[in-house]
Amino acid sequence: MTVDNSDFKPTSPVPAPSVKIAIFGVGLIGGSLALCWKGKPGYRIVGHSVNPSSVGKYVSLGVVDEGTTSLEEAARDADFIFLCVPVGRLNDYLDELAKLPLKPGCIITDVGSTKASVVAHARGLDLNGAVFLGGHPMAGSERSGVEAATIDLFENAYYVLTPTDDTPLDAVERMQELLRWTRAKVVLTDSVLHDSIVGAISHLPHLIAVGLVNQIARYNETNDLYRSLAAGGFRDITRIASSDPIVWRDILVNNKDVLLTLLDDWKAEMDRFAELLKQEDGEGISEQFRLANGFRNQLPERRKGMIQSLHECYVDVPDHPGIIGRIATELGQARINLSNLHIVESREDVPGTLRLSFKEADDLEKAVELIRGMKYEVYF
Ligand SMILES: NC(=O)C1=CN([C@@H]2O[C@H](COP(=O)(O)OP(=O)(O)OC[C@H]3O[C@@H](n4cnc5c(N)ncnc54)[C@H](O)[C@@H]3O)[C@@H](O)[C@H]2O)C=CC1
Ligand SMILES: O=C(O)C(=O)Cc1ccc(O)cc1
Repeated sequence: MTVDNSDFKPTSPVPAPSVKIAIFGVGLIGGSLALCWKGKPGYRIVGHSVNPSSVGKYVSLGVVDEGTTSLEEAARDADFIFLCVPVGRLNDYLDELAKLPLKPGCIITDVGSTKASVVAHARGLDLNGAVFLGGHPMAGSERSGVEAATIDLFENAYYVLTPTDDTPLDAVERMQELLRWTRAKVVLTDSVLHDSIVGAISHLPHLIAVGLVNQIARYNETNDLYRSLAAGGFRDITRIASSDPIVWRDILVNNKDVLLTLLDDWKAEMDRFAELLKQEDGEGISEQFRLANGFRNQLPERRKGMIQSLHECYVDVPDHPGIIGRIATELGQARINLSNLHIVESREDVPGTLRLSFKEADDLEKAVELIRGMKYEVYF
């Protein structure tokens, strides 16, 4: 079942006052979720981290209303608890929450990239009147940390919920209602099926990307031209190899059984290619490309844009004439589409700061690399 929230226009009447949402782990995903509710009337967002300096950062960045290092304080009276920590920590958090007096009807959910183990673990716990409902937003990026959080991360993406036979329907409905603010499309499925499918379309590609980059990195030790000549295709297929090592360690280990089968199939796929090459079977190779093209062209395109998304960075530049023109020209020559350039501060003898805005995340990424190559400091 899929619920399309892409045309959701949040208007009054506002929800009942002060729905408390506690977010454990305000990183890329936890922070992006927090931003969807932050400042909306009737919602109070509390961020939890074990690290006091992280808590301060969540608040000063304006991602949450309040922060705490106390699990108990964060969970107390919460209507929704979002566990947004690496998959390997989810069960520990559930165990800790099960020891607390939670608000009756509180919905505990997670955003982990694997679902079967956390759903099974929650089923075996007495959550004192709270309900667990597994979740997984199918959107993200290779970036991590609260600094990478954006309000539109989930717009038009799928958001998987994995209720079991025990999950009260009312809890699923309340969660769907809350998730409308993310503008994601909610889809309900079984947790084990989720792990098989997401293993194939997300976890296997991450493994392959990392393996490919490391293979080429080894060749590069003999000749730096490998790195120099690596062009767009290599970048496209390996972007996700830059993902967070701890987050992905946990995902891959957790979905080990599914991945081992997928890797066997992948090796067989590569063996078939090797055979086509040995036979110099050009028609067979072309056919593989035709087949791949056909399926890839059917992939759904995610349209953002209900909320105009801007990807921005800041550049410190010495305050001398011509510098702005030079940066703009270099971006243009590299075919990077700059949608806005704003001088934030420029005084004599004080470095000026430029704010560069891009409609596409990819353009921002390329611009950052180019400008850092020009030896200017870039930050977000
Ligand atoms: N990165 C992505 O694109 C997506 C990730 N996810 C899932 O979301 C969850 C969070 O991932 P991200 O937000 O990408 O990671 P992140 O690294 O941006 O954020 C993780 C958060 O958990 C905290 N954390 C890290 N290790 C911890 C530990 N040992 N104990 C307690 N807190 C810890 C960090 O301080 C941070 O606040 C993971 O379970 C991941 O599988 C789901 C969808 C997409
Ligand atoms: O960056 C990408 O393209 C991703 O694949 C993002 C992603 C990463 C992990 C998930 O569990 C879901 C989505």
